[in-house]
Amino acid sequence: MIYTLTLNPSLDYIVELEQVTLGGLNRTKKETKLPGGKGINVSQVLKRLDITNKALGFIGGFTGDYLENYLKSLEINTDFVRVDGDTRINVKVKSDSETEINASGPNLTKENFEALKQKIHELTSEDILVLAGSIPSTMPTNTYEQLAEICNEKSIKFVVDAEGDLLKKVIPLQPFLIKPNHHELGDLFGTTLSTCEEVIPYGRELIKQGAQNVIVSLAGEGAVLINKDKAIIATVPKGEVKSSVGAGDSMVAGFLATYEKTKAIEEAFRFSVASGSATAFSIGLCTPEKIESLLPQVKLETKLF
Ligand SMILES: Nc1ncnc2c1ncn2[C@@H]1O[C@H](COP(=O)(O)OP(=O)(O)O)[C@@H](O)[C@H]1O
Ligand SMILES: O=P(O)(O)OC[C@H]1O[C@](O)(COP(=O)(O)O)[C@@H](O)[C@@H]1O
Repeated sequence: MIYTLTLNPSLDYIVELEQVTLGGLNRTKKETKLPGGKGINVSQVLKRLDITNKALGFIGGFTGDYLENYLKSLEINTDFVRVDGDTRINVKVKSDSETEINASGPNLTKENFEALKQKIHELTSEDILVLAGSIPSTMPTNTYEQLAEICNEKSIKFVVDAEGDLLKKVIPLQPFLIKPNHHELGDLFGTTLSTCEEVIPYGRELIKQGAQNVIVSLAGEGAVLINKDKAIIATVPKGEVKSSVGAGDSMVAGFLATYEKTKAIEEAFRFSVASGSATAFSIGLCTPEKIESLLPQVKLETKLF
């Protein structure tokens, strides 16, 4: 089964307004509350694609209750560790451009982390674990490495969607898949990347360091999958971006959903890109119908190494 792990889930509060006046009073045109956090988004998209999965992580307080009840109402399996503080609220401001304010999250104790590790120990080699998003600031910086080590001891395939040091440190532990966007990949190497061709050598470097598959998304500019044998460049569908929140998470879910069914990397990548765009073209996450309608627009070009 696929398990998602969201150490720092959120209630995403999306406000839409014509324009933002910094330092002044702004009134919204529309607001939406949605459960968020990268693993939780992956779980929701997997469920929409009919893939049984379970959401793990930390939740707490009234926002945590909201999140758990919301996921239960969608019939998504959950097994969260309850913590004392409130699950964070992330503010997404949508006007002529998108601005995100992600909170740092509640305080966690050693006991909370031990309880979570215990749950990971129960997974088996038949399972896939998705480690996704930031970690609360009170958690050790080697948190993902510790969890990846448990995965390796138990031959559990794991996927990482995180940025900066969290991602960098876990690559030598051979994640099955990582999904940086082009900014996150550039940051890892202290450079700026803007085209599919440009990201390939950097993706190959991450393969050399241990990652098995790297998907680099470049928003509307395309996406690239790199592994030891090849790079596959994908075009992305054209359409009106309504909110790209969760687009990256949808790519991870779309990839895993197809990979679980077919074990075919190319098909999984094509579906992944269509899933990302289907979310970008929606407020909220993609639907299977929207993904299917965009699939014909995703063209792949393979370069063998
Ligand atoms: N302007 C866009 N047009 C079409 N698809 C988009 C656009 N922006 C994002 N997407 C889709 O969402 C995916 C992830 O977007 P991106 O912004 O690169 O990732 P992240 O959400 O992780 O930062 C892209 O690969 C693409 O499929
Ligand atoms: O854990 P982080 O890095 O703060 O990110 C959390 C945010 O990421 C999201 O899961 C969206 O992620 P993407 O836009 O990268 O797909 C939001 O729902 C949430 O607010």
